[in-house]
Amino acid sequence: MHPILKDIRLVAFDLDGTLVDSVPDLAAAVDRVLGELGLPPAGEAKVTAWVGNGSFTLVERALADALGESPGAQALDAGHRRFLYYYGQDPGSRTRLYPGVREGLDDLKAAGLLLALVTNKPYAFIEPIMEQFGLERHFALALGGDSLERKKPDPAPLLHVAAYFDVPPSACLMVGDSRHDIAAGRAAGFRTLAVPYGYNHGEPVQDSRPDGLVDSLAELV
Ligand SMILES: O=C(O)COP(=O)(O)O
Ligand SMILES: [Mg+2]
Repeated sequence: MHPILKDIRLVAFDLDGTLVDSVPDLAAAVDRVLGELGLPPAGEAKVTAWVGNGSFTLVERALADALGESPGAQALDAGHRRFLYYYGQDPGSRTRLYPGVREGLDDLKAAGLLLALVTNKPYAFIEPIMEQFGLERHFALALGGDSLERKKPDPAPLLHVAAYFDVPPSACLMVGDSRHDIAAGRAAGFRTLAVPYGYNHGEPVQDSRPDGLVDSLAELV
């Protein structure tokens, strides 16, 4: 067992940038929205820096970048709806599990730990993506960015998961790729573990001072 797991009973995972490299499909949907508006595509590099605060903020950042000014409320709302439509049509064909994810999840589950998913991605996309990798059964509970009033970096979804399973936050670990995961975990009283290979607005996630860092989830057990 990795030392960060000592006395831990529940592990909450971020999804985008932690379990799956989902930017190719996110960028494809963003670029279809932009194309429909006659705007140039953003491409994967920009989208990588914009992921992390949920789909609405992703579309807001994409429209602001393409227009050179913040989009009006109506244009933003319409753009977001179109994004949900396009992403929903194809949320996973270019999405890949990161190396070590399957081994890490299998081992943690076999070790008897409770596993949960806490992502800022809209809830509707969690199941199709996890099913495509046969991982939907690994998680006892999944929350999306639209499941509760507040999302990461707010601690609310993490506190919800801990309370749901009646596990004290001090016996919970948050694993993520971005400062929002580390901030939410810390605010919830969880231990925090970062992976350096995901999306963190172009900055090293180590700057958020997680309690631990692993290059691959296979290092956990
Ligand atoms: O959809 C996003 O913006 C990020 O999702 P995540 O919380 O799984 O990284
Ligand atoms: Mg993430």
